[in-house]
Amino acid sequence: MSSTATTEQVHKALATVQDPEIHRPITDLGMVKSIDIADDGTVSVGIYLTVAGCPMKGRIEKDVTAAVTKVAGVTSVRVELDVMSDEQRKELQTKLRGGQAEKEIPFAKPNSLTKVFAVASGKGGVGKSSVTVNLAAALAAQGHKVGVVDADIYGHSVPRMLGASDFPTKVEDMILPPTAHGIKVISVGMFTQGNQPVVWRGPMLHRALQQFLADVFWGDLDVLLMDLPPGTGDIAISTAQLLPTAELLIVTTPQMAAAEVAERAGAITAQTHQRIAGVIENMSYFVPPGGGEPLHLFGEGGGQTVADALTKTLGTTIPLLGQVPLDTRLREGGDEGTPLVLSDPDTDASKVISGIAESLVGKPRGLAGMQLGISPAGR
Ligand SMILES: Nc1ncnc2c1ncn2[C@@H]1O[C@H](COP(=O)(O)OP(=O)(O)OP(=O)(O)O)[C@@H](O)[C@H]1O
Repeated sequence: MSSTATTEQVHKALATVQDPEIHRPITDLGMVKSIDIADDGTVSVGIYLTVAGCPMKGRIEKDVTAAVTKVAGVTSVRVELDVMSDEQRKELQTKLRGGQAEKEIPFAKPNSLTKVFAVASGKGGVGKSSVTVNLAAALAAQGHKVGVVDADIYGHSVPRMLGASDFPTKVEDMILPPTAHGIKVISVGMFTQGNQPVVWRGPMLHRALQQFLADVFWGDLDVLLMDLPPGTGDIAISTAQLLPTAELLIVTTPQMAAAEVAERAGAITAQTHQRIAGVIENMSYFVPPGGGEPLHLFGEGGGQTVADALTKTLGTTIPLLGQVPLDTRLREGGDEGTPLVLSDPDTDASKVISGIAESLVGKPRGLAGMQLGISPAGR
């Protein structure tokens, strides 16, 4: 004799089970995969977990069993767990967000034509932000559409260096970035009161970066530069996750102590599988006013050392893209909000930076030199 229990009754019973984290019936969340009722009253219920290794799986199993056991005619309950596919998980997220799909990061799409460079350094104070804004200005002057994300959460100085004093405008759920010298700029500093330090950590930093990239209306950019905080922290890892095709630019000084730290910042790409576009040595030398022999105030060779060491570690050629001299006007330009490459394009520092800008964007993005995200089995 077949069981008196029906699929409808079992489904109704399952509707009383809530996902312990989302607090909605599992039937609403697309978590019920299958219901099979055998003649002897054994009910097999297939359940999709949202993620593999879901910490709540024991609880879900127990609740499902308890609910279905109550249905008349059910003699025993078997719960078979499965895991949602990426597609199903996306559907669920959309549903939870009231039908709105998570905004995509335009630069992360495979057909994106925007070249993304993340500017990184080992130590603070090596001129990473100064190089970023001057590169951005040089690229804009060369006719490219350029955006800058100031992701240096702790030392955000890009808006000041570019003279971007306006705040972003919010239209619906879109953020319109202010523009300075034709460059679109967004910075964490634009979302904090006054000059308060930001004490966000891991997940919040990741969220902020995701927002900067997805919610900000960048339009069609040729190049996006990201000024990362010094070191190999959370933002560097988030960048790798959110924008796997972003290429790293490593800024260092000629000093060996700085070079060692820069090398570590670069070597992280062995794990994140990002490509390094090259090394930029800043504060390389100083030509005294009136001319004369260049003075190597911070030593010599740091940039080349980093490039050579990374070439060896990563097994792919990492070039030294240029050596930017010390120039007091470069600092003054930063303080005044007009990058030196714009106010004085013929000075040595400007010429080196403009040359680097040309070399970066002239190059088509290809697979050459790109590390593929594979590692030997068993590791
Ligand atoms: N080539 C240069 N010539 C003269 N001054 C420079 C040069 N590069 C940077 N500076 C100055 O050095 C200081 C540090 O530069 P900057 O803020 O760009 O470094 P940073 O690496 O971004 O630092 P942090 O990561 O701590 O924000 C600034 O005052 C800047 O104006």
